[in-house]
Amino acid sequence: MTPPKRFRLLIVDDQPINIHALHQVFHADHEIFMATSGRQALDFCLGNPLPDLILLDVMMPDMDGLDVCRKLKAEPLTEAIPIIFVTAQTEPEEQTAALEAGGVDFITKPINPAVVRARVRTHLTLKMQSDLLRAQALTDGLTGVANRRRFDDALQLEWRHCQRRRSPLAVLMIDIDHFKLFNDCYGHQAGDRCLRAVGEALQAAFRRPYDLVARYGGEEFVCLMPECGLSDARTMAEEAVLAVRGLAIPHERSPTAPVATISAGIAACVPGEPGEAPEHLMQRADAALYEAKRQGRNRVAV
Ligand SMILES: Nc1nc2c(ncn2[C@@H]2O[C@H](COP(=O)(O)OP(=O)(O)OP(=O)(O)O)[C@@H](O)[C@H]2O)c(=O)[nH]1
Repeated sequence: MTPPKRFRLLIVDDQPINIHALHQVFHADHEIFMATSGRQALDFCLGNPLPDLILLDVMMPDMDGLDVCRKLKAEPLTEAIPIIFVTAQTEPEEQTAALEAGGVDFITKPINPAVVRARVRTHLTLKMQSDLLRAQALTDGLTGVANRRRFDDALQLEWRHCQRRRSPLAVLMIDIDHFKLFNDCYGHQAGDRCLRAVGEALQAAFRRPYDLVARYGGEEFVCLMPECGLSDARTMAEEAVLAVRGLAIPHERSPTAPVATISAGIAACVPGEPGEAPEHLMQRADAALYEAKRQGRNRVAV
């Protein structure tokens, strides 16, 4: 597989002349970013779209490259970025230390442009392949929305983020109404098409960048909404109920409506407040969904 044209490469070195040498090798093919200290490199990764690969000097005054690498590997957000050490050290112990810190490779200074280019190309190709596999492992095969595993990971992550920021986190549990009757009436393949259409409608309804729609299992979907309190979540859920109804997918045997509908249960909390835990939030959303069903379906309940 040949990597597509332009990747984002971050070059980290305290000596501008070394940055310049690498810039010369890559600037025509890739988008180049530069940092002259470990701190700058970490800040870049936190404040910008992530680089696809980092070329990292080992010896730097404020924080050495090994420390920078360990920090990036310890963060879930940055752990998958391949880091190639660029080092003047050729001792086996130093090279081993670089690999043990989490580097994928090292190249020695002074750099040989052909060697650097070949190694970077290899690691970008591997990165592309592993990104693809990771994306597939976290996507629901039928509907194309996130799968349960991705949702579970995101819930833990967003719980911690909202806890740090003392901001609310909302969860919606969503279930297609009388879906057994739908399958019985129109067949399983039509049921699958209905699931895909509902997945797409939900994805379109929850469009803030941090909202995550996932298939929770069977005919159940879930939506995670960071920085969102109960009343905003309710508004969004009501829009989603209308959006699915607006798809106008015929469901002639539904006692609720002549078209496919959904019910949604909402729960929200500020993570970190006494007695709160991700499992409790999910249980409350599930109980609210049960309540929406009990009240007649095609609606939202809290
Ligand atoms: N076509 C299709 N059907 C599925 C899939 N996963 C689960 N189902 C069906 O979804 C139906 C869920 O039925 P129930 O849990 O009884 O609930 P319901 O009929 O939706 O009724 P309420 O939830 O009470 O409104 C079952 O018939 C499952 O076979 C799937 O991937 N494709």
